[in-house]
Amino acid sequence: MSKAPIAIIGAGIAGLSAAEALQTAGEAVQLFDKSRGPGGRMSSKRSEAGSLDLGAQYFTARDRRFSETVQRWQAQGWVDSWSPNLYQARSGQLSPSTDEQVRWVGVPRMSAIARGLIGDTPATYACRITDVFRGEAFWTLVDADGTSHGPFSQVIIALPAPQASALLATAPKLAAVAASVPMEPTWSVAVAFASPLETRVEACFVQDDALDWLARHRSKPGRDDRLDTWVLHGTSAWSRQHLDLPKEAVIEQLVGAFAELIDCVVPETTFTLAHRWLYARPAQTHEWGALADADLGLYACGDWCLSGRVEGAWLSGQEAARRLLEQQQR
Ligand SMILES: Cc1cc2nc3c(=O)[nH]c(=O)nc-3n(C[C@H](O)[C@H](O)[C@H](O)COP(=O)(O)OP(=O)(O)OC[C@H]3O[C@@H](n4cnc5c(N)ncnc54)[C@H](O)[C@@H]3O)c2cc1C
Ligand SMILES: NC(=O)C1=CC=CN([C@@H]2O[C@H](COP(=O)(O)OP(=O)(O)OC[C@H]3O[C@@H](n4cnc5c(N)ncnc54)[C@H](OP(=O)(O)O)[C@@H]3O)[C@@H](O)[C@H]2O)C1
Repeated sequence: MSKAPIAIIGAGIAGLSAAEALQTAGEAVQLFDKSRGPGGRMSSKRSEAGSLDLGAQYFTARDRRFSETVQRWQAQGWVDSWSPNLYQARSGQLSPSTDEQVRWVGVPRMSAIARGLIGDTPATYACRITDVFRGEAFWTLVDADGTSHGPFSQVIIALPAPQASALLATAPKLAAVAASVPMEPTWSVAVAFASPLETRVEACFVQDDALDWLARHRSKPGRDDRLDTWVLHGTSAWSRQHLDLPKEAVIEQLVGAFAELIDCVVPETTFTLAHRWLYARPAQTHEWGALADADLGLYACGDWCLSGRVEGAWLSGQEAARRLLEQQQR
């Protein structure tokens, strides 16, 4: 009889990283995600202004293993470096803030990385897992429609901490650790103009009440440049305070803050879009790597186990896979 596969809940970069490491080691995996495709916070949204990166804007690679992986992604044509005219804004004052940091983006959109990584890995989308339980030898997952999936030999939960905690009931200690990680929201707005704004700014780290970051979409490699589209992110504090504000009001406030900040005339917008990320980033970084109850065969990973960045999420997926494989060899 063939061995039961390993279930991975969450097809963001952490779940995909774990899936790749396990498949490379010869294990069979099955991914589940509540969205219509992979990528999670690294996905891109199709819109009338083209495909937009509303979540992760770019990523850096400081760990050697991740750097080597990103080089491989570049060779496969999934990523390229992005060197925008970088600015900072402090107390409403814009100033150039060029640096030597290499920043990477998916091409032609951020979701290209997840699309590349998933390959032909078995994945079930639009499937929100609501329960994870273990019988005598195997694991079963139950989704929001009441459908059961299984049997599975082990389970990796690769979700933001509050969502992971809800599925970790079988391992109360892991559930408590995940429950102890608050995650901050981010309101993300895309705004497009029919003719290009007369500014050199292509990206800006902002220290403001409302705005945290802005990026000019067309400055990234491979993007559609028919419109001059900008992505604006609210700060964690502002996003938390305005969590339930209607999207139109969020757009009005963030585009207003952008118009005050940018050093040029801002004309009528031709397109706007708002997206609320409820669990955008962990409030603090951790050094857990991944969480494991190896005897049970239950693991948790995600950006919140490390740095709250793309690199941290990828490394956490690797660590969950490493611990699972280590336990199998015992
Ligand atoms: C607005 C924003 C800007 C960011 N900017 C940057 C940046 O510039 N640089 C950087 O390095 N990082 C950035 N990040 C952070 C980065 O995107 C994350 O650290 C990383 O993508 C997290 O990956 P993950 O796999 O841990 O989680 P996720 O990407 O959140 O993946 C979790 C997956 O689980 C799925 N899911 C959730 N619950 C269930 C369930 N019950 N059943 C099934 N599936 C479920 C979700 O649909 C999702 O696909 C940003 C994040 C946001 C939101
Ligand atoms: N909005 C969200 O929900 C986010 C969730 C998770 C991460 N987010 C942002 O991702 C960026 C990733 O950080 P990192 O990979 O470390 O990138 P860096 O470019 O190194 O930026 C880190 C941090 O440093 C400041 N900074 C870096 N370069 C400059 C520069 N040239 N000029 C001014 N400041 C710079 C900046 O911090 P501030 O506090 O100064 O705004 C960067 O944020 C990172 O941008 C996360 O915010 C978003």
